[in-house]
Amino acid sequence: MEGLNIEQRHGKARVRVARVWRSKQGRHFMVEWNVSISLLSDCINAYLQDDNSDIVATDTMKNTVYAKAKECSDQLSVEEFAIQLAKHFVSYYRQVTSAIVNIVEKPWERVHIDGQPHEHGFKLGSERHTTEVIVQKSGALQITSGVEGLAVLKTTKSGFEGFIRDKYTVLPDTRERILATEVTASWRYSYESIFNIPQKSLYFTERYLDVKKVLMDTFFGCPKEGVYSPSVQSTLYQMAKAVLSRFHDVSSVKLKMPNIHFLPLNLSTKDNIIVKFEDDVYLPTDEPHGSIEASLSRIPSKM
Ligand SMILES: O=c1[nH]c(=O)c2[nH]c(=O)[nH]c2[nH]1
Repeated sequence: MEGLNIEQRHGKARVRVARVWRSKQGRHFMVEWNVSISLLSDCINAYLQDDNSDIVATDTMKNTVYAKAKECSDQLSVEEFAIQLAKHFVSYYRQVTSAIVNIVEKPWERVHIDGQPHEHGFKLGSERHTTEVIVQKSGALQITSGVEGLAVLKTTKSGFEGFIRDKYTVLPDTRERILATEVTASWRYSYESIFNIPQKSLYFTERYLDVKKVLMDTFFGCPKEGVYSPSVQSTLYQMAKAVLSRFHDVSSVKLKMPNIHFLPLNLSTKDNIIVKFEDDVYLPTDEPHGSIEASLSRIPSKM
């Protein structure tokens, strides 16, 4: 039929792979990755003509994950692995113009027994390191890293006041509440070509840990005094701004910070107060929650 436009991509989602590296001294290092691949490729005849001769089978994509994991003889960051995979698809197949690789790393952490790091023992942590890498045939690169599931809470130094009051408003102004959220952050690096990424081993892993630390330091403030949060919005902005001012190879940051409510708990009967809230007993909730998100990027200089 005439007058139709088609945009298409195909890939394999949620390919799980684990890789172990063993040092000569007997220490083991391991990662577990959940890999999703999406290819932009010239295989239009599969859609229009029942001709699969230009299709990279998604089963082959899955096997490629295992083969590339095997090839990585040295430990590497999740970002580097994503770049290697994406590079393979755009360089190996004439048909593939662009490869998009998303990976979530499972937070296995080395255990400490009696204060000693264990050589080959790991336990599951909480927040997850994520990445999205897009590589074009030309070598053009987009690289975004992130963290998801970073649950943080502080029991004071948070309030919310001065908001719009109307006939439906019941929420009182407060300068004393629990602030809890589960941060999903992603930050885009300014590297725009596969030929100019940092060569330092585990560079992006180190960056991930540093960005996470800046996010948390800003959320909590210093250990003794903390820092007052007038709203989730303000704290989110401070966190994103701190990342951009600290890391010059980060060009934008996106933060999602649901406001997870801990409700003041009061219980009373007609003639008896059973529990009177005095900033002590709360009702923790999952839903509904506030949903607050923003992106912050540098305004390109006119020079
Ligand atoms: O930090 C907050 N931001 C809001 O937008 C909001 N809305 C609300 O009911 N409580 C809060 N808290």
